[in-house]
Amino acid sequence: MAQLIDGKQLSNQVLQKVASEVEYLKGEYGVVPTLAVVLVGEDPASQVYVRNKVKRAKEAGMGSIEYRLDTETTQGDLNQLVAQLNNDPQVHGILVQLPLPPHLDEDEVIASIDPAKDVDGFHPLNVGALAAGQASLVPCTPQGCMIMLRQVHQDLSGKHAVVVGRSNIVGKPMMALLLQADCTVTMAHSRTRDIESLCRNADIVVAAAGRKELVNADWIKPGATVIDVGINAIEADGKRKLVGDVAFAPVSETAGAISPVPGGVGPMTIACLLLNTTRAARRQLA
Ligand SMILES: NC(=O)C1=CN([C@@H]2O[C@H](COP(=O)(O)OP(=O)(O)OC[C@H]3O[C@@H](n4cnc5c(N)ncnc54)[C@H](OP(=O)(O)O)[C@@H]3O)[C@@H](O)[C@H]2O)C=CC1
Ligand SMILES: Nc1nc(=O)c2c([nH]1)NC[C@@H]1CN(c3ccc(C(=O)N[C@@H](CCC(=O)O)C(=O)O)cc3)C=[N+]21
Repeated sequence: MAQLIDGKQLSNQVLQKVASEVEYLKGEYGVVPTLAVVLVGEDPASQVYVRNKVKRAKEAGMGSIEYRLDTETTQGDLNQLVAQLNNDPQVHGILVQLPLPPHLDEDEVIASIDPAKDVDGFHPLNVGALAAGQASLVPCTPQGCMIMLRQVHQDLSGKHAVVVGRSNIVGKPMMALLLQADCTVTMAHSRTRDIESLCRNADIVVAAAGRKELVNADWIKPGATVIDVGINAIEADGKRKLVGDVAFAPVSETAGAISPVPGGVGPMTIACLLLNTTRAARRQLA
């Protein structure tokens, strides 16, 4: 049976580090690191994430401000709110929950966030810095995945990693971080041919396709490490339940290590978001 990579437990370790950094910034500078989260519309999944973020921020002694705008919000109103948060010295991190309703331009909103407050690491300046190996604010989900991988592998050098999914928020920054850790990286996506045999050659598989239980046991080399980023809501016995992009039960009999859903990448993402917020706050001192 595979080793379980416990994201819940590991995220608590990261959050302890965050809490002590918060203590330091309060004691030494009188600064309370503060995250502003902007949610447009009623997407129920997004509301769960926002709630988790705000809860963990409070536990770490941080400030958090929630802005819930209704679905009809205009681009002008949203831009104005971001501009106000950019100019507010009490706000150190800004997160605009994605996806936005279709009438709003995501790229425009992301580009309008002050790069120093861009705790998602999605601003073009931060994306470029990451690609050049000079990142200061690294996207939270891939950052969390790297911490999980380091639990299993002291040395990632030379490992063959396959990333399934090429989104700007997960797949592409994941590739950049693995490359920086001296992995050999293969990017797979919906047009990739024979994805199974690519994965079967990998020492590490990161599944971020948003397709429930896409990755099965015959995709995985015995002993390989599997990180499951997927969050898919399904109905089972009349109840809502979360499953990942990996068929957990069969794959955990082949893999050497595997992260579960829930309790895997999700809690790590939140912990890294708060870590980024303290980093941003520290850099905004004076
Ligand atoms: N745990 C966490 O903290 C987070 C979890 N997530 C979850 O991770 C998943 C991915 O999110 P995100 O990156 O935003 O998703 P996107 O929908 O933006 O991207 C999905 C990617 O997967 C590829 N893909 C889709 N189907 C297949 C397939 N059958 N075979 C191979 N590749 C495929 C797509 O290819 P193509 O480009 O060709 O269309 C695309 O590149 C979702 O389930 C999301 O909910 C996301 C963020 C954070
Ligand atoms: N600008 C932006 N940044 C994001 O980082 C971002 C986003 N938009 N939009 C949506 C996705 C998704 N995402 C998750 C974060 C935490 C959990 C999480 O905490 N999951 C828990 C369980 C949650 C539950 O039980 O519902 C777990 O997997 O154990 C999940 C998903 C961040 N995203």
